[in-house]
Amino acid sequence: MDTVQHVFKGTFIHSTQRCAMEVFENHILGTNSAGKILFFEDAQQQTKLAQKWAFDESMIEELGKNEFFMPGMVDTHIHAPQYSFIGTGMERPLLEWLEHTTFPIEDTYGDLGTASNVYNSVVRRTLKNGTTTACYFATIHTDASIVLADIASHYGQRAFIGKICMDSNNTYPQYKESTEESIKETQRFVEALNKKKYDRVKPIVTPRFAVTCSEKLLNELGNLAEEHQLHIQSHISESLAEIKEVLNQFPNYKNYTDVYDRNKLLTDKTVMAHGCHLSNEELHVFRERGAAISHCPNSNISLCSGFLDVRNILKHKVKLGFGTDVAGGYSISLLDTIRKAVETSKILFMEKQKRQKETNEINKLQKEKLDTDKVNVNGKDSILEMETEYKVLSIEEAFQLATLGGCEALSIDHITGNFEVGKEFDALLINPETTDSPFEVFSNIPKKDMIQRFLYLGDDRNIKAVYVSGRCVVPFPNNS
Ligand SMILES: Nc1nc2[nH]cnc2c(=O)[nH]1
Ligand SMILES: [Zn+2]
Repeated sequence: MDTVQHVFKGTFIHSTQRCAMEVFENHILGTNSAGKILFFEDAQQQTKLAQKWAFDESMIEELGKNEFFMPGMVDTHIHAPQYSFIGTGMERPLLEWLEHTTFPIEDTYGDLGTASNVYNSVVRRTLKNGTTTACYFATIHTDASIVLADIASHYGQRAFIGKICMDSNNTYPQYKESTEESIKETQRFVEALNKKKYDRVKPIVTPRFAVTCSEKLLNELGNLAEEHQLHIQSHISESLAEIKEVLNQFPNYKNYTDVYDRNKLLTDKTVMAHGCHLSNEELHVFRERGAAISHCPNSNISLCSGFLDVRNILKHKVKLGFGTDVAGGYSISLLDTIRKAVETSKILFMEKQKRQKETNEINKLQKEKLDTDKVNVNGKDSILEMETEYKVLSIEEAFQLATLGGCEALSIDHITGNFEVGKEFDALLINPETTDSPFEVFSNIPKKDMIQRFLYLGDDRNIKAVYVSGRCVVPFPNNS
């Protein structure tokens, strides 16, 4: 029989596919030595559960009155080396920002000391802020990318690590590899990580984006991913200037999505960052392939790239997670991403409302004109089509996307993402009343309001503990 490792009692919140946020008060959850959830039931069942699973009731860890557990958050897109310049240099649009800020710094990561220092900081900082799973871009340097994998594993973070592939760089030519080198080094990287047999750290095939990759490289990487059943990540349709560049570079392809798709890089294990300017036709292809989009609203605004219409992505039933996109995004916290995603959706809502009002007015004038002129020939053609009703992304939906949605995007939702029995316990213990909390909890506040307040106003001071696969990884052990 499974040995019980932890038993927690108190309030739990999580999402399912059908429900954006469920709140369970006075519940009891037990994990086993493999970090999996053994039971999750009403606390009235406590004695029965203690007998069934042979644990002593004195081992139950009881949460404080306003404390609660939520699932760990998932960053589906983050650049580990860019953490060294986070919060600076965002005055330029994407392609110039890459040339002047990003490439020169990433180019220094051949030095393992630099890599080790920054990668230690980014893994610790993300974990402390509740990122239990991170999907990282490293740099083109294989050994430094292996260091990132070692560090993530050391701290117990669930992670995908991508050694970047790029065999073309017109703007900063010293930072690139040859095609052969890129493929050979990716193979070496994948083999090295597989040999380490980490429990929760995996390699991910990472062509940087079509702008810095030849067709041959994309093709070989697609073959490699297929052969070894690997995850894939890249960028797509982030800015209009980038799309123009891709269409110029790949004239024989229908659109940006087609460039990845015809090179086998769009699979049910693919996550593409941004996608702000994807057409509905391209979204259909995403849906058919089971590929996901990582929504990075902070970066989209910071680099003036565009607004992703989340509602349209959800309408097309494309898998969707959240990404901080550090350091295009200036915050490593997914709480910030939650807020920016809701705000972006509200901006789009206001724009659509304005358009709707103007359309209404034009249609009214047009109708009056048709009536007075008594012109009926093709009169209907002059009436503008109204926007369909737009629903703003709710804070509950944003919570769902930051947790379960991220796991779906990375195709690990069968492993973790909520508190269903059998899944691994990746969770955050939230204390809204910590001594230096950035917000107040007045008496008898309803649980749902308190959770919302944490999502809008909370920060790492409220994250009392972080668990990955049942193991407490924050606070950090004394010797790490
Ligand atoms: N935001 C962002 N977009 C990219 N497109 C290609 N590389 C990058 C990058 O490092 N950051
Ligand atoms: Zn990115």
